[in-house]
Amino acid sequence: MEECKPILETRKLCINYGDLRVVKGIDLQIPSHQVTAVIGPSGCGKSSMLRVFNRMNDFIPTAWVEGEVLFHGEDLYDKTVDPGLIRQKIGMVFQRPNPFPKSIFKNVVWGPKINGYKGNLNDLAEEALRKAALWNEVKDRLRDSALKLSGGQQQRLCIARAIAMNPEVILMDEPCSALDPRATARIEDLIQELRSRYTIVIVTHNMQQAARISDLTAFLYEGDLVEFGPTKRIFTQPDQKRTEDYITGRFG
Ligand SMILES: Nc1ncnc2c1ncn2[C@@H]1O[C@H](COP(=O)(O)OP(=O)(O)OP(=O)(O)O)[C@@H](O)[C@H]1O
Repeated sequence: MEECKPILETRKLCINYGDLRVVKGIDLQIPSHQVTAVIGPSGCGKSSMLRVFNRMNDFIPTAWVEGEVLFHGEDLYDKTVDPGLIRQKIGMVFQRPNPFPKSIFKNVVWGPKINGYKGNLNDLAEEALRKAALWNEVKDRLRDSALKLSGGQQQRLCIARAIAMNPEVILMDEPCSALDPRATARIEDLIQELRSRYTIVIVTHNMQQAARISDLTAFLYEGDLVEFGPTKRIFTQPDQKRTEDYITGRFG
């Protein structure tokens, strides 16, 4: 059955920085149109794993990958794959909002424009900003600098920027860690709205957040995938003692 196929999959994935192996043979299947949270103590390899999904590790000279990473069943690391194209289909939002020092409008349309987008840029900007739940707050000041926005608004702008590329997957690396509780709640609401259109993989340190917003949770520990399954089960009846110890705050 087509729908059951994972959109992203790792097979015996190892991630190394030089001689240091930080992800140690992970098999993971990420279904489409769900929110998958990746949790685990600091340094367990969450961000490294997230970055392999859109070839961001390519920018780290010492990083190298073994095993397979598949997107719709195709090897993301095949020599014929264009990493730029992959990053359009698999967008990323980072810990700290990182808008360009340009107008709100230019932030949203810049990527599509340099990629030869032929449609109407005004319509594209409005649609992406609406989907990112930012339109009402910025519609009268699209030419203002993005840097004038609050941190939470900047993060939603970064989400709009990713959405404007028409991605299938949005990777989020602790997207709320620099935000206050109110801005965090808005991003969490937004993630709920986006899940019907996109596949979302989110790294978070905040276990309440993982429990609130995700359908599936992967628990990583020292580079191993300890447990992966429906969030409800992971947080109420984990199979593994290490998972239970982590989610009950006994370590990490
Ligand atoms: N560019 C790099 N060069 C060398 N080692 C790195 C690099 N990036 C990460 N590491 C190491 O890889 C391991 C995993 O790091 P990673 O950032 O993936 O973990 P994490 O679980 O996301 O941590 P955190 O929650 O603190 O962000 C750590 O030991 C880290 O020091």
